[in-house]
Amino acid sequence: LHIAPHDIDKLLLPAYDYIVVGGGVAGLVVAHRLSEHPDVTVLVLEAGSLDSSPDIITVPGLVGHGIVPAYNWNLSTTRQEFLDNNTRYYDQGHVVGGGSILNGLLMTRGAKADYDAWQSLGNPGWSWHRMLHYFKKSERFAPIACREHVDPLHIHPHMPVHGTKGPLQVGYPNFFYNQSANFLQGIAELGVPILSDPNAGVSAGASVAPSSIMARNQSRADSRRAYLDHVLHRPNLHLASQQTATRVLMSDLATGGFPLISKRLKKAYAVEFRTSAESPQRNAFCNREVILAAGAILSPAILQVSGIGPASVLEELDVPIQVNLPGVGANFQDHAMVHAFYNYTESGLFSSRNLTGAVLQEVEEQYFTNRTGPWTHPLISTIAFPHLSHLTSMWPSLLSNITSSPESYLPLGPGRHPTLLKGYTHQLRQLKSLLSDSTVGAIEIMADSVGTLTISIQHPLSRGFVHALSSDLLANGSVARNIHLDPRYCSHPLDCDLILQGLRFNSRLIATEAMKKLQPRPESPWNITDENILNEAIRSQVVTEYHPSGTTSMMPLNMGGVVNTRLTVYGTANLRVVDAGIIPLLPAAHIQAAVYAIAERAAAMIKKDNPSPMASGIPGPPLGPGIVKGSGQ
Ligand SMILES: Cc1cc2nc3c(=O)[nH]c(=O)nc-3n(C[C@H](O)[C@H](O)[C@H](O)COP(=O)(O)OP(=O)(O)OC[C@H]3O[C@@H](n4cnc5c(N)ncnc54)[C@H](O)[C@@H]3O)c2cc1C
Repeated sequence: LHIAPHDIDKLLLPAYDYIVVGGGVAGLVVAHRLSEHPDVTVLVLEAGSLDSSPDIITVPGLVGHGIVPAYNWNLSTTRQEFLDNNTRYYDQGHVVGGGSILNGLLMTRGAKADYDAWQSLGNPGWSWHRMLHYFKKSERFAPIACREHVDPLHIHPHMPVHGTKGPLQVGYPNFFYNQSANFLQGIAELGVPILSDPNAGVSAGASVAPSSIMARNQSRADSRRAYLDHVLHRPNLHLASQQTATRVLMSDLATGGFPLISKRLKKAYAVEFRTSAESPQRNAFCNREVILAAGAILSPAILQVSGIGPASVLEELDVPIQVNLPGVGANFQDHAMVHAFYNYTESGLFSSRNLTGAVLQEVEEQYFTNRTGPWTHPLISTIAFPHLSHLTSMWPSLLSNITSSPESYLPLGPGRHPTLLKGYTHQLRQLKSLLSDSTVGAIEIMADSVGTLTISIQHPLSRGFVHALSSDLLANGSVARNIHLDPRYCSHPLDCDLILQGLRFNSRLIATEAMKKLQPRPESPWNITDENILNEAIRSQVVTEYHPSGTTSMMPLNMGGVVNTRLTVYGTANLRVVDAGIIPLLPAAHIQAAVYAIAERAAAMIKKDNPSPMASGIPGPPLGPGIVKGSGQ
């Protein structure tokens, strides 16, 4: 059942078994799976609306043509002091389906070693082997339909690692630009292997990656269409859209009459929400669990305003401390990215630049009539994840010092809590081992059809943070105003050094026989070899690859973790986080595949931990003073 804002008082139940905060990638997976049991009631609170299926969302060829403002949180970062001291826009999905409605459709998993590193960070059972089951569970993989591309583009998926029965369709476009083959051949000339399947456990190499597109109609596959639309008729699944959760209400378990669980644990019994800054506040009550899936930026902010976070941050917010948890909002990681442009000038070349006027009309018609042609192709499908050794023969020296003085790279204040330092120290050891591993990519190069070779680092050493700025996330009319987001890009200098190595690799790449045929003409400053100029250019042009993570990390408590291996927030009995924030260390990949898999696994755990469906309506603990009763009561 979809509950629009005007129906909220009429349709909201007195209580739900599960309340999922955020209907993005992770939230919709979990809501779908939990509501499979008809006796269990599930409410999803989503701040955004249902999209109206505009072409700009559904047509792969329109990826990169802009984002509907209403579907964007319109966040930005603080001034980036280790770059050029300017802020950066930070697009995030504010819409049912979250990031999967805006994203670039790339489906990559990273290397086996990336996930085995999660296990090594104190998370037994979270290895590649265990993740593989959930990668497959989420996926309905379709091999490429246009056989003529198979051999030239080396598209030979290893079917045993793919799922064919999951909800999310994953496949290939019906059209490729010829430049993809030049890129793969050029990369091979430089000794980087071509991977027939980038999702089989080895990421170091180049490939045509699959996309989250529906093979049959060649349109975007997202979490709404994969996990929600066809189950929204379930009477036990309620989606309340345009409702922003502003707080999770917590009580002491002991007062809730649950004597079997430790007294010290906190129990989430309701979620406070409202439609807009001006509208009345309501509570949704929960019998079993509150599941945060608001993404790696907003889930930690919700925890903080609910009293779970670093004590000094909560004091600043004037929020009573429920659980002093230093890791909430810390350990922020992202793939820092630079778009470098090498303009392909070969006169007969067909690229997305040709899609104007009559050609565009023809392409549109071709797409809507036959689901073929350039509009089936997303902005990017051809990518490479070179290993460090492909970038420089001096690579061991780049890594020689990365585990020394970890404290100097963490943010001052609560970000240097001893547990966070311990966690970061362990992470640096893992990062050194990952960057040395020949199966793991150090950077990514994304090739479009016109000559952009975008570089991003894949194993960032820099750590940023997210803090709420007001105890009311809707204060001053907009959540974006109440979020302090500091990625601290290149606060560890190796991150920008690796981007520089990537740019040098690009210069060699465009000089290969295969790439020379495209007649690349690098635009300034990418044609300049002077290191100082390039370093300055990097620092002015680093942007996000939209992979925020780590802010509610799954790690041991004494290593700055926020959730345990069952994704339950430390110090609480029934509050989980299931989104990209739990990723303790970014894989060398675009991360939606990992988020779908994490959420599938989270749902399986929640079901297992709550074996017998409880009748809805069992009251939670007594309401505390000053708490507004939900209008649907
Ligand atoms: C522009 C862009 C391009 C990307 N490209 C790719 C790509 O090509 N390949 C890839 O693998 N990944 C890509 N990603 C990343 C990928 O989409 C994300 O990693 C993924 O969406 C994260 O899932 P999530 O569930 O953690 O968060 P989200 O999908 O962001 O979901 C969070 C949801 O919670 C809602 N929410 C937040 N706060 C509240 C609140 N207080 N109350 C109620 N609801 C709330 C949000 O509106 C949102 O719907 C891209 C992301 C973006 C933004």
